[in-house]
Formats: sequence, C-alpha cells, structure tokens
Amino acid sequence: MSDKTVQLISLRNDVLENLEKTYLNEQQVKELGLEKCEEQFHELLVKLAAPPAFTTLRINPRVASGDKDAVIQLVREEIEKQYLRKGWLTPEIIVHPTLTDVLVISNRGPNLDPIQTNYKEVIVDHDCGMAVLRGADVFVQGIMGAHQDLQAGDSVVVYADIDGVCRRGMTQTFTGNKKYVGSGVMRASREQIFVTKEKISGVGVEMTQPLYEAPSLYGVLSAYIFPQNLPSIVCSRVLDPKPGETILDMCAAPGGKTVHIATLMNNIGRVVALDKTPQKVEKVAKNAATWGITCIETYPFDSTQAVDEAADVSGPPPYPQSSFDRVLLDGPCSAFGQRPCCKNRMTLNTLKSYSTYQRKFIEKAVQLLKPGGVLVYSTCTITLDENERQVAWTLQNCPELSLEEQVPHLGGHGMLGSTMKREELQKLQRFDPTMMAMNHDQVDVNLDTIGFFIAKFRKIYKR
Ligand SMILES: C[S@@+](CC[C@H](N)C(=O)[O-])C[C@H]1O[C@@H](n2cnc3c(N)ncnc32)[C@H](O)[C@@H]1O
Repeated sequence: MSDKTVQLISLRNDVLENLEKTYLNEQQVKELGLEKCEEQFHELLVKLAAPPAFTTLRINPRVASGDKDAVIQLVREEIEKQYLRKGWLTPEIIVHPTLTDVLVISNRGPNLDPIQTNYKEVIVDHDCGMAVLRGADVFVQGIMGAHQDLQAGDSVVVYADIDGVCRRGMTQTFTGNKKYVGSGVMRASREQIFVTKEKISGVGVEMTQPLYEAPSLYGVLSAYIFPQNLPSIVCSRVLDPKPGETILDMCAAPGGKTVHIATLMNNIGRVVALDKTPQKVEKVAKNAATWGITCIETYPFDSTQAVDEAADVSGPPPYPQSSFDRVLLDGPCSAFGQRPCCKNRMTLNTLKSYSTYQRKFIEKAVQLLKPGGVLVYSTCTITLDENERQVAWTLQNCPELSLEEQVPHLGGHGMLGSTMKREELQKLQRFDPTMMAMNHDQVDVNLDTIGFFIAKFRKIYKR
C-alpha cells in the first residue's frame, strides 16, 4: 500500500464475508442484480479507505451578534491563509443549499504526482495517517518513526503504519505495510520528538503536499465553527428539538450533537447529556462552554441503567419513566461508516455483539420518553443488523412506537434485506458512501459522506 493506486479497506476475512452478505443479501440481489451488488460492495471497500470529498463545518449562530456572514468571512480568511501558506489554490467554500448553518468546502485529491522518493521518511500511526487524509497536519504524538538525523525544516514523505507494528522511535526505513499520505516539512527535529527530556507537542510535520488537500480546522476558530460530518448534522436536525423542551442525549461524548441540539433550542430548556466514560463527559462540557451553551447538564453514567421509578426527574440520573420530550440514542456501534480507514481489525464476534447491546439502550430510551415524544436512533455504520434490522426489531418489540418521516432527508432510504416494508424503508435515512458512485456523475456533498443511519420514532402511547 505504499503507492498511490486505488486501495480497499483491509478487514478480517470473516468480517469481510459478513459485510459482503449484507450488500449481496437476497432482496438486494433480486432488486439490483448480482453484478450491480458486487460492484456496489467493491465500491464500498474503496470508499471506506478514502476520505469524503467535502469538509463540512457547522457555524455557531450565537456569536458575532448573530451575523452569520461575519463568521463565514472569518472562516474564509482562515482557510485562505492556510492554503496560501501551503501554496494551494483557494478552495470553493459555499453555504449548504439546505442546511444554512453549514459551510461546505470541496477537498481536492488524490494528488497523483510521483512520490518524492528522495525525501526522508516519517512513519505515523494509523489514526494519525487517517486524520492527515482529512486535512490535518501531523501532530508530534502521532509520529512513530523518523530518520536518524531529521531536522526542523527538512522535507519528508509521510506514511501511515497500517498494521500498527512500527516501534516508537524507530530510525530505520520501515519495511511494514504502509500507506502514503503525503509529503511535508518537519516543524521539529527527531531529537525534539523522541530524545529530549522535555518532550514537545503540537505540529511535527506540516503537510504541504498531502494526498488530499483539505483545511486543517482542529481547534481553530472553535467558538465560531465545529467541524462535523454532514450526517451527524442532519441527525440533530431530524430530532427537531424545540426551545423549552427536556431532551436526553444518552451517549453524548464528545458532544457534537449535544451542542447542536442545545443550539437549535436557542439555549432555552434542558439537555441532559450522559456518557459512561467520565473523561469523555468532560469533553461534552468543554464543547458546550466553548459555544457559550448553558442549558446542557453532563453526567458520567451508564445509560442502560438510566431508568428508576423512584428517582427525581430534575437532578442527575437515573430518571423515572416518561421524563423526556425527545431522546437521542447515538450509541456504541461497529463504526464501519467512519472513513477513511485503511485497516479495521474488529473481530466478527465484536461486530455481532453490537446489535444486542444497542437493544438495551433502545428499551431504556422508549421508557424514558414521554407519550408523544420523539426518539432518534442513529449509528455511524453500514450493517443491516445495527440499522434496518434493528429498526424492525424495535417496531416489533415496542408497539408504542411508530416510525416517522424525517426532515431533512438528504441521504438515501433504508436498504433492502430486513423484514421492513418498502414504505417503511422510505422513512429511514441511510448515508451510504457508495450512493454517489452508484447513482450520480456529479460529486454531491449529500452523497459522498461517512456511512451513517438515522431512524425517527414517535411514542404514541404509554405501555
Ligand atoms: C457514537 S459515540 C457518541 C457520539 C456523540 N453522540 C457525538 O455526536 O459526539 C458513542 C458513545 O457511547 C458511549 N457509551 C458506550 N456505552 C455507554 C453506556 N452504557 N452508557 C452511556 N454511554 C455509553 C461511548 O463512550 C461513546 O462516547
């Protein structure tokens, strides 16, 4: 994987077979034909290894005295500054045609110029490499190996260590499985990164010729913008929270959707954000503070234990039944929609365990919802078991729920392959990374996204 040819995500064989069965299920094959299904599955493996064609940013309407144009101008200036410094052509930045608080930047790539083999090599870990493919520079913590005498200012080629075998501090040329992610300029010496006692942090390699050109916006203008994948933005919109309501976000960290929900409520009402990991909960609180949001309460808590009839609704969890107007369940999932990813080492057992775990959350979510309330269930994965089949299970086991239409509906419909009827599938929103390649010639921001799934239910009565 050290050249620039098209690559496929690498998976364990049994996981690969399992995903193939999803895309080549009987109903799909009957509908589209075997050849088309095979083509779609191949396209999926290609797309998962590559980044989406767009960067999307949600802008904070509560800053710059609500002057959206002023925020857009700040973002434009920042991106132009970055691109000019790196010698790139300024990208197109547009307001999303449907989501007017979202800015869309077209990324460029892959850059197919020959790799500069005369440059020295830097090896970064897999996740760092994937972040580079989405526009990040290389941070010092992500660097695994670097040539013996590398100095700040040296030009380097950067590769991601796909199998996670590079020992930290390695000096020899890396012979393992590696993915080229671009070239750049060292901003620190090897000695500063690995040897000196006072270890440095920050940017280690500034990526001047990455495989894909995209803005680097981590922690930049953070009071004004939040970089977020388009389907995640759609997800909070589908929940449709209203000022004054009481909302539960069952699996909230790091809080992108929680803060969006509170923003849509104009910071009026109550958003209870739970996540089982305390350090992650702190991130939710930090993100809320950065955007000046005060209506979010954060608690480290296991949401599968969040119901207790004797509890008080106004304080920390647990809560009695029928406490919330709306519930977002964006829970743990196999995350196969996250891209780019060159190698996913998940075992089949782990993959299969998710749907059972998710059902524990669904049962609690339904109990905690007031009659008439709305439940949004979402995942960032592409499997039927965690998506359409999970919805089928939910409708069968929770008769007090009805499936609702979604607004906005920018993605595709539910995939065939469960017991769901066609009219029900139309109400589901599946962002499938293959949608664009299979159906459209034009590059479309609503189609070339991470893989994501959204279902919206209303509780029509109390059991
Ligand atoms: C997909 S992520 C949530 C992303 C988040 N909604 C956002 O948009 O920023 C799933 C989260 O579920 C949390 N989680 C896993 N098991 C949990 C449990 N039993 N109770 C609460 N949170 C849990 C994980 O810590 C993780 O942060």
